[in-house]
Amino acid sequence: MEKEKKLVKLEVEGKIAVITIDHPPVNALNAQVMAELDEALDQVASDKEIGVLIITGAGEKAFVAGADIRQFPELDEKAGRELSARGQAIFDKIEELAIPVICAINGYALGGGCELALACDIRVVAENAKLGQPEVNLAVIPGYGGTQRLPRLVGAGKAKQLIFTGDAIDAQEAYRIGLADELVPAGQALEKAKEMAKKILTKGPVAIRLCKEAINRGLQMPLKEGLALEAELFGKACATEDKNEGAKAFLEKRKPNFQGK
Ligand SMILES: C/C=C/C(=O)SCCNC(=O)CCNC(=O)[C@H](O)C(C)(C)COP(=O)(O)OP(=O)(O)OC[C@H]1O[C@@H](n2cnc3c(N)ncnc32)[C@H](O)[C@@H]1OP(=O)(O)O
Repeated sequence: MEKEKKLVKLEVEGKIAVITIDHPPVNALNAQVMAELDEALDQVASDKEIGVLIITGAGEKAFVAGADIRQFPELDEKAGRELSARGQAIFDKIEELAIPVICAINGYALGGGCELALACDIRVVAENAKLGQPEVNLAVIPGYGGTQRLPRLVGAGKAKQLIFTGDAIDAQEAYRIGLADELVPAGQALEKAKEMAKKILTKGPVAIRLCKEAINRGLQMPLKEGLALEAELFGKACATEDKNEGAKAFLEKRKPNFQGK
């Protein structure tokens, strides 16, 4: 029997892992894509050499244009609930990865595609891209975290406007409201994401992981608790040999050589 074509590619270039969703024509998230994405995330999580993950879509038309609508007719309430929970669990893995995850949005990021981007830490968006949560056009709701992560990122009002109208906004508007963190010319999202990844990899690796932990966990806490968490993690950073190397390198006016410990 012919081997099933892989729809999700994982490539590791040094300390940078790149996951590419390649499911023509619009990289829709069907069951195979989600299973392969899940597997790729587990591989990245278990490879301690990887310092940054980039997620992107193949081709210039779409990053990910959403869940595969062709699978919708078979969804009853139980199957719909299970599909949503499964997708949420996979996207949670992205948010809970210890390392930074940069999303290189090369085209349409709609529905589940926008939700995939929301689970990442940083969104680099090409100027031709369009983003949105158009689920209400199909009389469903965002089911892979959009109703939870979008309001936390852009505010409840703008999130409600996007979700209620189903509007796809252009990259400039996404940047204006904080849904896009970097705006780049068409075709340059992956290149910019790699450039950003390389810069992050020159910093203290333990400190980068502690910063992501402090921000992500802190967002779930009242300010006072978040500040206490920050102090605890600052202490952890001070316990590393890299902290001494960082100070020494600065005072000796040379680049630090961090060892990740
Ligand atoms: C829990 C998560 C839920 C969700 O994510 S719900 C789904 C949310 N996403 C959407 O609603 C987006 C639906 N797609 C579109 O709005 C449009 O498409 C685009 C804006 C992405 C592109 O429009 P254009 O350039 O006119 O192309 P085209 O002819 O509409 O699509 C090209 C081919 O791609 C298929 N396709 C597009 N989106 C999906 C999808 N999300 N699931 C499955 N197939 C999709 C079409 O049907 C068509 O296919 P053919 O050429 O065979 O007619």
